[in-house]
Amino acid sequence: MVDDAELRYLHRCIELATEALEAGDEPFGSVLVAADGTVLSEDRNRVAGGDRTRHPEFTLARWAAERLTPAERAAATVYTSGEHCPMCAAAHGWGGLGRIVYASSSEQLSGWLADFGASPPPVRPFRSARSRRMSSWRGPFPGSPLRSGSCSAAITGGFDRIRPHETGLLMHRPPDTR
Ligand SMILES: Nc1nc2[nH]cnc2c(=O)[nH]1
Repeated sequence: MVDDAELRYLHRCIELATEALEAGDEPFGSVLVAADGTVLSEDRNRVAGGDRTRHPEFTLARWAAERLTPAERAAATVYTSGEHCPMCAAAHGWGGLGRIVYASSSEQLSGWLADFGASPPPVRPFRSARSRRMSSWRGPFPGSPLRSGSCSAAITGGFDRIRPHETGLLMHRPPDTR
């Protein structure tokens, strides 16, 4: 089970996800934490401007690649409100980052999107997207911190408020290509 410190990082991820949602972006937030517990960097989803690769996990992988040594990256943990998508899992693996701890799984996300009538993501989540270099990953945590208490606002409540199929902000399919 997740300990108090980890829960604090996950709560921060949910705050960032809420901030993203309020700014018109998708409700995802992530925090990069060093081996000694220092928060190195954090970010939230920023796709509303049109660049759909602006996931926080991708940004953190780039941040780490530019600033940390290979050993620091391997010892670091990415806490995130939602399990990595395949794009971010690849960046995480190529960047040599260590653990991932996520609050909600891709499977949960798919269920919520279906519940809200949103399009599925353009790249299908698949568990094998996780790199061999990730030392471990944990989640989802039933009952905590999502789907219960104040934290649920970011994802379950967030999708409820934003109605993705009306705003068009969440999870587009790519345009048809011939
Ligand atoms: N984990 C995660 N999944 C997503 N699916 C769509 N956007 C995101 C994001 O920013 N993070």
